[in-house]
Amino acid sequence: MTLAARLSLGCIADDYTGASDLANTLTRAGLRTVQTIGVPADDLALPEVDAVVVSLKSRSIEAGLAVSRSRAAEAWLRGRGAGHVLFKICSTFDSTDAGNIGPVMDALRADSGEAVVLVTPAFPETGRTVYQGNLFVGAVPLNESPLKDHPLNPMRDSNLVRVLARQSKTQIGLVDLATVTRGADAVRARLAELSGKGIGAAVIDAVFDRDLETIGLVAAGHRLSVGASGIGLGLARALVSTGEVKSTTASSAAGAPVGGSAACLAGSCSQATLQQIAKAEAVMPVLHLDPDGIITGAGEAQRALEWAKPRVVDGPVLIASSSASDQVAALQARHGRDAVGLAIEHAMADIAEGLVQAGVKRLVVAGGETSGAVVDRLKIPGFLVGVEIAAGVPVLRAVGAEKGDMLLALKSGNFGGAEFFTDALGLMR
Ligand SMILES: Nc1ncnc2c1ncn2[C@@H]1O[C@H](COP(=O)(O)OP(=O)(O)OP(=O)(O)O)[C@@H](O)[C@H]1O
Ligand SMILES: O=C(O)[C@@H](O)C(=O)CO
Repeated sequence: MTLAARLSLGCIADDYTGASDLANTLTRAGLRTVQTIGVPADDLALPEVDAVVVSLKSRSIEAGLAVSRSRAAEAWLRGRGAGHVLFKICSTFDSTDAGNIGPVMDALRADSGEAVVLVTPAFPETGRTVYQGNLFVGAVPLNESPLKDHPLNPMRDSNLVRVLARQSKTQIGLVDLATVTRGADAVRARLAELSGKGIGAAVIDAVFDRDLETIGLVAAGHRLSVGASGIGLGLARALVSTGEVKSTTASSAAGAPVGGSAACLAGSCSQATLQQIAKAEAVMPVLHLDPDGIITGAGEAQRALEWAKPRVVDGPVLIASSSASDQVAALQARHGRDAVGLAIEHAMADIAEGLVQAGVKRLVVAGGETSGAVVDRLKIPGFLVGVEIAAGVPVLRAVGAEKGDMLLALKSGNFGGAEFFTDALGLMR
């Protein structure tokens, strides 16, 4: 692997769509960025880069495993000279009280010797803002947003100081918007004050990109931060403005067409994805899987492939497991939350594998866990970032994949406009 003399920024993302969202943001801000799936093998050929985003599938797994995988990624990134590591979490802070943001942050903090860690999931471009430590999704607090019914990580408390305090061993402080507005020195002074009180992490408010630029300038002087693409934007702009990184125009990594057939898979049950599926019905054949059938092992994946194979020859198709929140809850009550999630992810991976064997080379996947299951099954080791389809979702070109050249789009559940599937396919040639 070829890297810049010293990696300027190392990132660990807790899911694959989140990783491509961050890689997209860093690329657009001028950093040469690559997304790897897990810690890359030494023989993976990659271009020279300023930033590496190591994608993990650690958001909804047991906390101890999330910690050990994140620490291995951190060791790899530090070994390549990364002075700053960003732990990329979801902009809707997806994690239950037994969740992994706190434990991973604590472990990385101990490894990096960081006194106080800046934490913010703000990503104003997608409507995620933080005020007085409360996360807003568009106009409503997190606990009133559709995230309250997330299949794996229902979010019922919008106060992130409280949420993180329930997960972390350190005390959690707040850097409020008034302080951020006063600039980088005011933020540094507040952090020194918190650190003097033995507080090890601080949720920091951000409403506009300019707040994230201030935060980025401060964070760049630290070893570790935790947040979503917004703090990535701030860090990238700080690295460019201080001359640490020479800005590069976003590459056309998705450049040469790959041809082949195209398909979309949706495992996300977010309202955005449900609306996108409904829109897709008008323009491509859509198959709705029977989630109960998947769990009871009734050959749903095989049935889906038999349906899809003759159709993909003529044009893109969409296969979706997604259901509305009341049906998700009913299914989980019958079979258990984890069993349902895993069985459907497994079926989606089976379908993706079958589709690729049938000649699909352009694949759009909706949902972070779903994308993780699919990309793992296809054994794709990394991605170069191409054009942006929607905020937080780029076209990705697989590198080092056994199946050869492929384009993918990994859509975070809540991202993209109503026509997302057609928008994506229009840019994936
Ligand atoms: N009909 C369904 N009923 C219950 N669970 C489902 C159903 N369809 C999919 N799932 C499961 O719900 C989970 C959806 O998570 P996923 O991360 O893929 O989407 P998301 O949370 O909307 O996206 P993101 O994490 O990017 O925000 C997966 O574990 C998936 O297997
Ligand atoms: O930050 C986000 O919202 C996304 O990148 C994501 O992580 C969803 O899985």
